[in-house]
Amino acid sequence: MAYSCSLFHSSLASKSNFPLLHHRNHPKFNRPAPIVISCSSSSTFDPSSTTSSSNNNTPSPQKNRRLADENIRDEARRHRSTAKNTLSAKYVPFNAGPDCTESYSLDEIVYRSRSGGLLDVQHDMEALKKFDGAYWRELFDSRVGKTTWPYGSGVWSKKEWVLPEIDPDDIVSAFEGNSNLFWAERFGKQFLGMNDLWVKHCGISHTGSFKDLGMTVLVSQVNRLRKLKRPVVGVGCASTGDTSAALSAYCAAAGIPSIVFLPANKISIAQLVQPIANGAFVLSIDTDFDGCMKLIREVTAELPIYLANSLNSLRLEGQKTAAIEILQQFDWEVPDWVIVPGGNLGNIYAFYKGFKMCQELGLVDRIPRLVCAQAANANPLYLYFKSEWNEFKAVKANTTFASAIQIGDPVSIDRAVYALKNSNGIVEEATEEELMDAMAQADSTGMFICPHTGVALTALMKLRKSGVIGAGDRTVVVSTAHGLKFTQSKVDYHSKEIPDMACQFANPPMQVRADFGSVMDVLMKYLGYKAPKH
Ligand SMILES: Cc1ncc(COP(=O)(O)O)c(C=O)c1O
Ligand SMILES: N[C@@H](CCOP(=O)(O)O)C(=O)O
Repeated sequence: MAYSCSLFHSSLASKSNFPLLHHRNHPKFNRPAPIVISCSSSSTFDPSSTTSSSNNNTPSPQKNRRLADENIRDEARRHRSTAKNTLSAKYVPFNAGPDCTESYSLDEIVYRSRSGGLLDVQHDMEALKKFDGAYWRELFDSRVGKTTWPYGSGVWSKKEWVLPEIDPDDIVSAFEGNSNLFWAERFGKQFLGMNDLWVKHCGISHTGSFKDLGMTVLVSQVNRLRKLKRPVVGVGCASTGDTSAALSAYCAAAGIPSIVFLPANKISIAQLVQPIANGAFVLSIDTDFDGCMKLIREVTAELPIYLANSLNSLRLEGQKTAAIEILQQFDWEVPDWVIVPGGNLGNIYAFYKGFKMCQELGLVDRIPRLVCAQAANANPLYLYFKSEWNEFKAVKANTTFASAIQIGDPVSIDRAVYALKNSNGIVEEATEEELMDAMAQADSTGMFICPHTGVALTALMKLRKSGVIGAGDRTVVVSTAHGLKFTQSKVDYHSKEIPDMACQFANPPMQVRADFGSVMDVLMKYLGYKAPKH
């Protein structure tokens, strides 16, 4: 299907130093009148299609169509720009001052700064600022829902802000992202008196959690490193079940060995079977997540196994695109609140970074207030917040139904504190009963959420009750995993088999004998229906 679109004359491209040469109606540039040619929808605004389109202005509806014997990677290769890419990114120490000169190429294998602190991926913001907010909004919007490699992915549709220098050929993607933003109409109205409540379903994804967003970036970079003959024999992580699922799926897709360290008997069966099925080398270790994390850090320091946990700041570059996507889905209007469940605490910073980049680059004029929600059984950030950021203490994380956030010593604590302080943020917590009730309530209104999303919903309920979040505030709750990964917790709840929990919203199945009379009896009782007297 071809349609007409306007492209600027190629002379603009040759005169400018800009890496993205196709843009229309861009107020920042004074340039020759656009020439109108026909192009396939998939090549609109595709920076890598510059060469083929701008070299030949002959109107031809078929020109940019994929050839019959071409796949989408071949097509992307054919459209690749020969223009010099002027965008770049590098590792820098996290939150370093302006005088800091320490930095590393993304092609180096490095997870920590010289002083042992966290790293961050720093983009060349001056180069990005050569394009205004309207340009970026239009570019990102033009790519949604297409199959153009790699921009059809919600992550890679923002490639210039993620890994600007990677060759599309090296990208390993499942066209992740672009997850639905669900208007929680009934839940909002019935339980909170809200009418502008939204749930960002990051868990409706390739491996069932938001981890896919970060893993496509990390595994793509590993793919590149291996092609550059860097010593990477495999990729490893410690996991509470979602990181390991994403890692093993993306590695399997790329033919890269993956190794996962799992705390024995602490993750769901659905999560456990994912890396097994994807051919990962799975170590079930008799410790908790924090113990696994310590081990993988030690092992990756000794062996050429690339570390895939969010200690590795590459992951957060992918995860931040969920924030950009939320703005995009609201037509670039900024919500008042975004609530994110927190464990190892990379994601809350990723959201902050996504929102902040949109503000700094002029796509929006403010950022939302962030709330990080923790399970009371694994709440080191909550305790730190309650101490008014006085003293951070790692805790021994206790068992929680929100098992993916059973983490007592989060590696990204500094990133989380930074995100919260700079977004006027709040930390809340949820007890086991609160999070399970919230999950059941949400499910009863048509969702099927994971217990971690129950933690986030509990935070919302508490902040609504205290009046911090207003009835009319536009609020987004981030749902981080698919409910189908955590069915055992729902079975336990609805069977009322949880000690010391009332399970007040349980909806257990009714056992009934296989005869018409018995079925009619229970139905009439359920419906409150009395048979008319004759
Ligand atoms: C389902 C789910 N929700 C929330 C989180 C918390 O994310 P983060 O570790 O980035 O805080 C995790 C992992 O930790 C997770 O797997
Ligand atoms: N919930 C995570 C815990 C590890 O987090 P990461 O983001 O640092 O990889 C998991 O699923 O393993």
